[in-house]
Amino acid sequence: MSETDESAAGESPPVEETAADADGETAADVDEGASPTAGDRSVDGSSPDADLTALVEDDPDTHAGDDDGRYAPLEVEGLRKEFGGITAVDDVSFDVEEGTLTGLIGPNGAGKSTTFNLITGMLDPTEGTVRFNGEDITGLQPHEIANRGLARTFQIARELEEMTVLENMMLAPKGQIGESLWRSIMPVTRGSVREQETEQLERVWEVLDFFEIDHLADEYAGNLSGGQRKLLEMARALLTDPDVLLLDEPFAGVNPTLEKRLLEHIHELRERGYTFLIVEHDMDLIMNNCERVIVMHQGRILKDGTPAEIKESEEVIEAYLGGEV
Ligand SMILES: Nc1ncnc2c1ncn2[C@@H]1O[C@H](COP(=O)(O)OP(=O)(O)OP(=O)(O)O)[C@@H](O)[C@H]1O
Repeated sequence: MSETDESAAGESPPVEETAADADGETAADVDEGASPTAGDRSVDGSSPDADLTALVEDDPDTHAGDDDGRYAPLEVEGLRKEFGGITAVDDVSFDVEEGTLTGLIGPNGAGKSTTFNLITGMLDPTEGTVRFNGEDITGLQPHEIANRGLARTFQIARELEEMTVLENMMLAPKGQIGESLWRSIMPVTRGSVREQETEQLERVWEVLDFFEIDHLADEYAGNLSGGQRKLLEMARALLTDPDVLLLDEPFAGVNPTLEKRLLEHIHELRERGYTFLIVEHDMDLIMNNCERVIVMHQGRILKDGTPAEIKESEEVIEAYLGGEV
């Protein structure tokens, strides 16, 4: 999948990523107290982790915590996509089991992006179905799919670069403030708009805290480094409190320090019951972090198995050696 967002990182230099950044200390800290909304942050004194955990545990519709790991919220069957005379995706079937990290890899042109776009509603399949939590979601609009709890990361659009991190979070697209979030934070009461905004702000701070980018709240998104952008993209996606998160090259352009942090966050969310499907070029990252790997080649699934099985597969080695790795 081609990566274009990093080129749009803006003229201003990214906020420096240093060891200090991991401790939450950057130039952006200086301005933290100046945020008119920073004071609204404290809610009930509970930690963001506790709040995120509560979201996981309180919503019976999400992250049900099937210990056997056999429930598959996402099922793809017989997907096919033709562009004119080109078959980009051909008879692709797989499922993604709850609470797992599944990697989707393959050489250039294998059909990963197209599959990703078919699942998230950005493209309509020529044939085949996508089911989510038992419902046929084939052909639904992207926001309808997001609202059902199947979220994807979006690259920070150019116009959003001129807004702060906090504004980016508050202005997450409608489809990204999913119904599941509203269900979980306002199950029955219909509070005033102000109350809803307060609830949203609380949730935004929880998620920013979780990703350790709360100290960047007042920083312009355009000033963020590649890794910080990826954290913001994930934070925006998590606002929906999704069941399943589809990550599109989450490690592209990310330095090793933030890559490690990003991985820790993903693993922590996975342990809490969130499910991930990750499209990624970096084979080692996928092999070392996913329990299941799907390898695509020339539009088809070449191999679907554990990292150990993938590593031993002659056909996978052949496909990669023949490709541009
Ligand atoms: N809109 C399109 N029109 C025509 N052909 C397309 C279109 N999108 C993708 N393709 C073709 O479909 C095939 C699969 O492309 P796709 O981008 O899904 O692969 P990929 O595995 O994501 O590749 P990469 O890792 O290089 O981005 C390629 O041959 C590509 O040229």
